[in-house]
Amino acid sequence: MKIIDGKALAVQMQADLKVKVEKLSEKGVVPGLVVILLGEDPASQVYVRNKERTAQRLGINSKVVRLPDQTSESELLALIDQYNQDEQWNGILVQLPLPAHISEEKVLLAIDPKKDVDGFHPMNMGRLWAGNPVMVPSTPAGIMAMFKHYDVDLSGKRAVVIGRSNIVGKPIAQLMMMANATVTIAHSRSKNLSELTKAADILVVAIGVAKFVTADMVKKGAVVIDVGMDRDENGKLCGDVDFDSVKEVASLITPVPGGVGPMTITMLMEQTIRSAEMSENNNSYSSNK
Ligand SMILES: Nc1nc(=O)c2c([nH]1)NC[C@@H]1CN(c3ccc(C(=O)N[C@@H](CCC(=O)O)C(=O)O)cc3)C=[N+]21
Ligand SMILES: [Mg+2]
Repeated sequence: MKIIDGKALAVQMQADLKVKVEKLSEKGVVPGLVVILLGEDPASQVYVRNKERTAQRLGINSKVVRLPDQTSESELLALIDQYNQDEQWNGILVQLPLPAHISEEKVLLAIDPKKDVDGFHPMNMGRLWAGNPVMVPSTPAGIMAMFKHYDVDLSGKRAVVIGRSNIVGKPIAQLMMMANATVTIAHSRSKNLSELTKAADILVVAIGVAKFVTADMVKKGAVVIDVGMDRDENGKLCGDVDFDSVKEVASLITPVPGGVGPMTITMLMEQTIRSAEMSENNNSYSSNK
């Protein structure tokens, strides 16, 4: 068993990103990321602070707009429009989840797809599913970067994703399919779940249930990626995977914390920088294809 050190990989990739930002800044293009956060949810506060700190460390201009929970939908939409128009900001991120009185769909549609560094706008989701990704959700992008760095070849492999969310489950399934894996998406209504997971060469878990995946559900030698950010019975941060038992079965496994989380932040920075590069190249908003 080997542990995937997401923290170390993040540090290494961020060193390269810092050089990129310096080069862009010399040309007068300073990447700018604005994060909009509604309410006081403590977990969201931590993530947003991490994003802000990392952006600043890389020389990215960053701003966090903290708004009260009761902010109206129209106020939020007006604010997004203001940042859409302002060239100084090439990345706009609205922290999810949003309060119940605000339509997530309306908010995500309001963000200029060119500035949608989360890759959650339907235009960016559609381009991903069409096989021409431009902005890719950062957690899935971070997982793919881990596969690359740790030489995990997906071609022809059986990959199982548990979780069907738009921000992790669906996009990571598509990215692995693009890398020629045979992908199954399982979820809370799937029957005989451990039958599916036991067949997986690659297992990605994103369901939000602490230590849900146990050793008996995992094939010997599997690669296990844990996207969970949960609390155990003692209130300690843990993932969706029972790390202590599953690590004895897996060939490669991500810890929580120090696995997927730091990579998520790193890929968000990378996309912010790419967005700045696109705006420099005459607003070219296109994939590499
Ligand atoms: N519009 C939007 N975009 C997001 O990308 C987004 C979001 N909303 N809402 C919430 C989720 C969650 N997310 C995390 C980012 C970093 C860590 C992270 O840094 N985790 C650290 C530990 C953090 C801690 O100590 O709590 C680690 O795993 O080592 C975790 C989770 C981004 N999200
Ligand atoms: Mg789900």
